[in-house]
Amino acid sequence: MAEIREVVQLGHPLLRTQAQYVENVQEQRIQNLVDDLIATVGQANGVGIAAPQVAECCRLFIVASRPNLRYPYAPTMEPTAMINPKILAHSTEAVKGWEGCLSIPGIRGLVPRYQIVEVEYSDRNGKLQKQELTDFVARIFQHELDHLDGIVFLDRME
Ligand SMILES: O=C(NO)N[C@@H](Cc1ccccc1)C(=O)O
Ligand SMILES: [Zn+2]
Repeated sequence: MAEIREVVQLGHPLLRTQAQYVENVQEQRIQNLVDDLIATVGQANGVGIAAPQVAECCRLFIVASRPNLRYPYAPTMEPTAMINPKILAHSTEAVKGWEGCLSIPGIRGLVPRYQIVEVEYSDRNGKLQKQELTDFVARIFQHELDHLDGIVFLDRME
């Protein structure tokens, strides 16, 4: 029976390796999903995409604003993965703007959104980020955050 005691007491190296293995697999899955979503939003000529739109139930989306035919005034930014995103504070007034959704093709609508949002999220390297977003990028963030809660822009149209 001594052998069993030894494993439990010393935290057998094999067990630690097992836990690290599982952690590495999960980490690799998230990195692959981030790369896949960035490629997908690029191919769709979109400015944002959320994991639930590809049937991945995790609190993760990409904000990738850049000018395109539908949003010629969109600012250009590096496609950014936002993990466990949240709004910490926002401006009082809401501003209406045109939105569409890659999951609801052919429909656009005027949607009220906060003009300024203070947000927090983890980036793809696990670093906690806190930023103030404004105007169109703030709009994309709110659109994508809604997807994580099963809300689409049609639900917000007055
Ligand atoms: O459907 C998505 N993302 O979920 N993509 C929309 C995002 C979007 C958000 C806000 C304003 C305009 C457009 C797109 O056309 O790229
Ligand atoms: Zn959408």
